[in-house]
Amino acid sequence: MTITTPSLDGPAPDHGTAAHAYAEGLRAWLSARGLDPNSPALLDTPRRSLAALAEFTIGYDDDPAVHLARTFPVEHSGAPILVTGVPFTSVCEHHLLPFHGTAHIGYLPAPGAPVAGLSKLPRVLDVYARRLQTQEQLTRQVTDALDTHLESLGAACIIRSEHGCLAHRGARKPGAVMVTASYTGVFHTDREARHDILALIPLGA
Ligand SMILES: Nc1nc2c(ncn2[C@@H]2O[C@H](COP(=O)(O)OP(=O)(O)OP(=O)(O)O)[C@@H](O)[C@H]2O)c(=O)[nH]1
Ligand SMILES: [Zn+2]
Repeated sequence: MTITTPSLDGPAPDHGTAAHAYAEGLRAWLSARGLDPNSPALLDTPRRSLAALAEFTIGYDDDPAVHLARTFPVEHSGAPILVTGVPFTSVCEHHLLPFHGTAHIGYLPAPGAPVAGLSKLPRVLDVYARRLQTQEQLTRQVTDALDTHLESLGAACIIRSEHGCLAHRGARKPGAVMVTASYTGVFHTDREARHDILALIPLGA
């Protein structure tokens, strides 16, 4: 089989052309694997597979700035604001297999600064989770977005997740959990501030 690498200088293939090539490639692979791509069970599989990939990567069409533009003048205590246990699904960029878990996301608004709506932190998570990812990058992108778009003194994101590529193939370690953290601003520089925000996360979450 000849694999042609798209030229970096040439025009990007449009989605219709790429979708057709993907479907044809998958059909060819099914045939090579001894399966019948025209069987009723597999006929629609290339289309479904591509639709799933499109859904997994919809975050490239979204922007955290849009979600964090709407803020509210709330009197706050000067303590961090945190959403814990936010479920998410993402896709590892190495194998295109899902990883899923929970995130704890928080920030410390500057004194007198408006705050983001509660739902916006999970929305920012999804903007990045719905892209091809590594967990480290996802964790960092969430705190960077909060720093960039909110008047915050610091942000924190802790993610625990199970990777399909680790659980179901390769090393095959179902139940193994990857834990990543990103701390910016005061949570990066001040041990006590980091301790305070971590203390708000329920034990074992
Ligand atoms: N650091 C990090 N690694 C990841 C993440 N998702 C998947 N990986 C790892 O990416 C690596 C890719 O390694 P390769 O040796 O190129 O691929 P592979 O032969 O399929 O590796 P195995 O998974 O060990 O079979 C693997 O070790 C995965 O566990 C992630 O979010 N962060
Ligand atoms: Zn992977």
